[in-house]
Amino acid sequence: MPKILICGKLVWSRKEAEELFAGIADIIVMDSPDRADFLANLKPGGKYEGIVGVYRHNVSADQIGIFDKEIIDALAPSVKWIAHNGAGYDQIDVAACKAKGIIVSNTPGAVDDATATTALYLTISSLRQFSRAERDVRAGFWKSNHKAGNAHDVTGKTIAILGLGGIGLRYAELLRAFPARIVYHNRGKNPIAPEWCEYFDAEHLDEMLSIADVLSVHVPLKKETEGLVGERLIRKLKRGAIIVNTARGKVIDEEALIKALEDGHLGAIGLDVYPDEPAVNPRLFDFPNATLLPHMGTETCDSQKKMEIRALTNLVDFFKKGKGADIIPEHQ
Ligand SMILES: O=CC(=O)O
Repeated sequence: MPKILICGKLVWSRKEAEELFAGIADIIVMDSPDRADFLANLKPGGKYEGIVGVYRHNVSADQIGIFDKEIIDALAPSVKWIAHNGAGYDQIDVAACKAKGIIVSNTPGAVDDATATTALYLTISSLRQFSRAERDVRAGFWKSNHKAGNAHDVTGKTIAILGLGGIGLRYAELLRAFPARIVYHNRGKNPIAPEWCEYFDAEHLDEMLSIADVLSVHVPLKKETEGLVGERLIRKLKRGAIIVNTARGKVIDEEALIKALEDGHLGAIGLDVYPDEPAVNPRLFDFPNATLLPHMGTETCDSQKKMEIRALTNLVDFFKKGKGADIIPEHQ
């Protein structure tokens, strides 16, 4: 029987995994304490010999590091599919996978609701200054640091979405309820976006930024998006605007962000992600108008179960049908 390797523990769907793979593949759990052990055991005669598919979660990086070229090159030719559990697959060298004929899938839809809700929370907290108020009340202050002039309703605001995929769309739907005006920029118009999501192409990006009260970042981290939200783009926002990021920390130039907070160009920020996680730049702690979360985008049992099952199903479909759903755009 072929083997699949679980890299990063299955927490919510162990029983489902056994059922899904019964009669299809044997499940092996990666238990290497470090990269050297992992690499050694990928070799013929090692305990991971014969694997055809890999389930991967970012937590496996704590033991063996990210799936960079070194790891991809060390995978045996029998490996054909890596089912990543997560929307963002920036910890996998997908070009190296392509060169070896390995297909990578991720778990788009499964993360949409929880991540969009996190962005909504950061948006509300940033506009209303709720996080600052909570920190104050715990420190024994009763509204003494609160200035209504710094707090704003969500209703009627213009929310700009950078990257309107599944998460961006769900965030747009949630905000629409207030209602808020929704504008977005994508490389191309999203064909399934409702007509109330106003599209701004690259030529009109600056115009979109100039009318935004909130800019929420939803683009994946790739070479082309690293530092995309930098000095130039931040300064196109109007004074007092808010930036929210639930995508990846490196999409924003952190120095430019901090400078814009220091000189008051930005009114507030809401961050769930950071360039060098789990480290958080301590300079961010100096800003009372910053709502900071420790990458909580999909930290719910409901979403995590959905994500595990979706990643495993992609792998099962590969065995059964030769192809799973959710193939990443680079491999389509
Ligand atoms: O950050 C979470 C994900 O990529 O799913």
